[in-house]
Amino acid sequence: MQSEGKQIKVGVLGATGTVGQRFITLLAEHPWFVIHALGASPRSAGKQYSKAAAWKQTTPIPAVVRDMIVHECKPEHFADCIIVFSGLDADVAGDIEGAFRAAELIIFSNAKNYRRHPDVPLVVPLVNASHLSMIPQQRSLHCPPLKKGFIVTNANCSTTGYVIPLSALERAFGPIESVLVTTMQAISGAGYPGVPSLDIMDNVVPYIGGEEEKMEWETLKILGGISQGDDGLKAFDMHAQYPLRVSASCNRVPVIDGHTECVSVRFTRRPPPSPQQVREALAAFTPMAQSLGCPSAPRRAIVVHEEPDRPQPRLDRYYQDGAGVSVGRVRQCPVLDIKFVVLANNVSIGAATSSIINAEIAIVKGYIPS
Ligand SMILES: NC(=O)C1=CN([C@@H]2O[C@H](COP(=O)(O)OP(=O)(O)OC[C@H]3O[C@@H](n4cnc5c(N)ncnc54)[C@H](OP(=O)(O)O)[C@@H]3O)[C@@H](O)[C@H]2O)C=CC1
Ligand SMILES: N[C@@H](CC(=O)OP(=O)(O)O)C(=O)O
Repeated sequence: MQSEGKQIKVGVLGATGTVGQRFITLLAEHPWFVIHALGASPRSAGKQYSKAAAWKQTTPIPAVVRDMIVHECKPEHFADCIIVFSGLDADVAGDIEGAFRAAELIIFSNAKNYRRHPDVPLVVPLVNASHLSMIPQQRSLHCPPLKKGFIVTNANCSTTGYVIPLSALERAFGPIESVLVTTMQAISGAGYPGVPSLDIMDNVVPYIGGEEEKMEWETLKILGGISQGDDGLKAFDMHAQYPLRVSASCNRVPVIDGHTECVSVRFTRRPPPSPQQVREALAAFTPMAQSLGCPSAPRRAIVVHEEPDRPQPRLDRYYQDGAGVSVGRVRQCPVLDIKFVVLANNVSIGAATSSIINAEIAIVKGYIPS
């Protein structure tokens, strides 16, 4: 489809929010997609996009959306869209995305609501794009069965950042047995207007509601495989064959964009790899999205820094336009095996960029009818 130069009409739900704005910035320049419809809350509906959105991006509002009228998030306003990207608040995403799927629309969502669903792929596009193979089962088990509609979610932004290097390490050295991860999460992760300035300036808040639990179970779904039961049905195996224990500690820090995470891992296989072997495996990591020629995939998924004081959010959050992750301080861990620091742009690869690459992969793999 894309090779014929035809543009695919897409919609954005939650278009006025932090993730929605990143979607718009990326989609306005996209070689395959053209923005056709925008949705947000009833507060924004009926307004021109430029009046409805408190625009916080460093580039101007793209001309293509400036005067577009924002709709309520009802399927009829998006009926002509081949794909709908969602940056909806989780309080409303469950019902709205479910209604869109029932109306045979294709949803790529950032919200947490469907991530645990047994037929919904939870896809970090640089890690487990193969989980898109659950789409036909999701359609067939829907009541009534669907011909076209489905939901694919991407992960929590902190989960996304660290499963990319974990996946590279499992590919090179076999299963990981345990992981300790401590996050330093940017304030943009909480959306707009987000954390009050009096709570976060000159401060660190050692609690982000629900975040640690999400990191601990999402990791298992993403790094696990898909198994097939005697009844012919597929199920995500939650890394069951090689049990993986994860402990996460999540903190909010006064950084605008970019989640930094300190990670320690223990491998199942003994002896474990050396720090130099780990550096080489991370730098060599080539995700499927790259080999498929997806236009939003990073040219290199992971950059490995040798400098002792990298990565840093201010310097590294736009690596590969926010689509890749930066790793540094790879060293021996005296308790587990190896420890390192990873930095990921929470709004890009942690949110909008992941959804867009997921859609690109689904197109190339034939899950989206042309
Ligand atoms: N920020 C991040 O780094 C990440 C966010 N996410 C997830 O992505 C989603 C969006 O997050 P974020 O952009 O930060 O949040 P924001 O709060 O910045 O934006 C929320 C969006 O939802 C819309 N909305 C709110 N209420 C309704 C409603 N009743 N009906 C329809 N639309 C509504 C808002 O519209 P309006 O402006 O009209 O109120 C706005 O467009 C969330 O589910 C979040 O958990 C996931 C990964 C990372
Ligand atoms: N909670 C994350 C962002 C987010 O919205 O995550 P989730 O989509 O898993 O609720 C943060 O604050 O940085």
